[in-house]
Amino acid sequence: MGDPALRVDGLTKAFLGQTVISGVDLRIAPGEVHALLGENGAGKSTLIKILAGVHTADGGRISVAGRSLRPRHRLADAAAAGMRFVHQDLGLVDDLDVTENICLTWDFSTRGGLVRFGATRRRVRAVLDRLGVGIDPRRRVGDLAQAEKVMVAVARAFATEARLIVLDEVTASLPTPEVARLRDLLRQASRQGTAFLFVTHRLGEVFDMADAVTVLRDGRRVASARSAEVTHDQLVEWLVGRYLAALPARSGEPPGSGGAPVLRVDDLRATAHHAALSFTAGAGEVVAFTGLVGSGAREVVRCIAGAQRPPEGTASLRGRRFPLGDPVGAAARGCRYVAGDRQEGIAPDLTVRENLFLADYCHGGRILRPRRERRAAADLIARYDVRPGQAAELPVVTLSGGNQQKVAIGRALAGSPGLLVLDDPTVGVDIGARVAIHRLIRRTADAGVPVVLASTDFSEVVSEAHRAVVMRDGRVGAVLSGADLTERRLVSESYRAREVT
Ligand SMILES: Nc1ncnc2c1ncn2[C@@H]1O[C@H](COP(=O)(O)OP(=O)(O)OP(=O)(O)O)[C@@H](O)[C@H]1O
Repeated sequence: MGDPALRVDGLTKAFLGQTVISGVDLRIAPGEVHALLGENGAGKSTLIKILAGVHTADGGRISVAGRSLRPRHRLADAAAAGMRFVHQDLGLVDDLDVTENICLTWDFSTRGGLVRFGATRRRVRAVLDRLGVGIDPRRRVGDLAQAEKVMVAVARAFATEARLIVLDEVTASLPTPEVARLRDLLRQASRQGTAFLFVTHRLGEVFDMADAVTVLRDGRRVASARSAEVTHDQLVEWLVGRYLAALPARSGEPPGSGGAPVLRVDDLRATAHHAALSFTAGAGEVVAFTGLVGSGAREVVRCIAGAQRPPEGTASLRGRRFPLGDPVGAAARGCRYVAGDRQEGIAPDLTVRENLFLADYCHGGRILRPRRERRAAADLIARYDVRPGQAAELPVVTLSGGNQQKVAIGRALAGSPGLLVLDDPTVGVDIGARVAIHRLIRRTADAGVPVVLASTDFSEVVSEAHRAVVMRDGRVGAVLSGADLTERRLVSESYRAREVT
């Protein structure tokens, strides 16, 4: 067998004396799709940043296709060796078309110093065809669905003779069917010898997409295995170091079923492109809006929380008018919101404690003395398993992404909400925190609070919602509940739009 696409031996890294990567080994064969798993803060991003030359390792060796990288290598060295990186933000320019985006990192065809657009587009089309990606190279990237953008970013990396493409949580907010399209693309590219290392928190993707998996815990490699030879429970045990019980299935009916609706939304048009929709939520009922990326589900919940202003619509909460598109008015009526975009949900330079108590509702209307605030912050940090455990006085920006999300959730669920609105609350959080967050949502609902959820994670919708509204192109495509609320139905209802339109 030839050299591995990537070989890492004894990699070590500390920040401010704290070891975050400790003697990590990794092998990825040419054409292998390898998943990298780990709880929030386990060291996945740090490992990737070391590969990319953003951070310098304190020790260890890295070689790509048999070629050793020099110690203290830079991004240019990583690129010259054949490594490409696709980060969660994808690094695409919305205003440019697919060809221009791909050619930003790949040479345009030129003659006499002039760009030959026709020839360039043909080369780009040939790359897309090799990958089985049916996207017109003339389309503006800003008009593509999220899954298509991910594909363009992967095609761009692939176009430049990549030996290893590293995908850092690019599937985090892709719904199940769109992940399947990405999986087909990776298979196509891997057949041509390109290897992939991808970071995910969704264990299903290990079995669906990966040939092999490596699990990190507290900066150490716990195990590497072929995906076909591990079970879901084994992965969970490697991840958290113990058996983690899944939450029991929800009982079918919300606690207040049969009673009058608590939240009532009438004729809401979330954007000019949305059709008007009306819905109600009863006491303790969890209503989930879902669909493919771009279906318009997110916008509906954002209007309710006041994160965006709808052109039309009215609402009431417990019989009193509830303002739509008004964050201050919504909060005054007891609405608590967890934003899908982490940057919206936290103040990066403030400490974890300051973030937890940013809004006065967390104090329950009381003034908290500094000592009590510190104690309350320590309680919330423990309850949400925010790591490191002594994080209260650290700027939130120094926490790993998933731990920042736990802080945002902790703030929303502190106090006693009258309405809970969540936009993809578990994106980027590890399975332990996911179970903790679901337990808290259930507890909030069980106390009679209506919950409106937008989620791209179909398994979350099935396990946590009483009713799911599947959106397609800004309109309600289907409403599912009870025995009809299954992942299979969510997939087929989400896709039906594509077949019809
Ligand atoms: N620049 C930095 N300075 C100090 N500490 C850091 C820095 N970058 C990361 N860390 C710490 O290193 C540890 C590993 O973080 P890392 O971002 O690699 O985790 P992760 O596995 O990618 O987590 P997540 O799933 O939440 O993205 C965390 O404890 C984090 O706080």
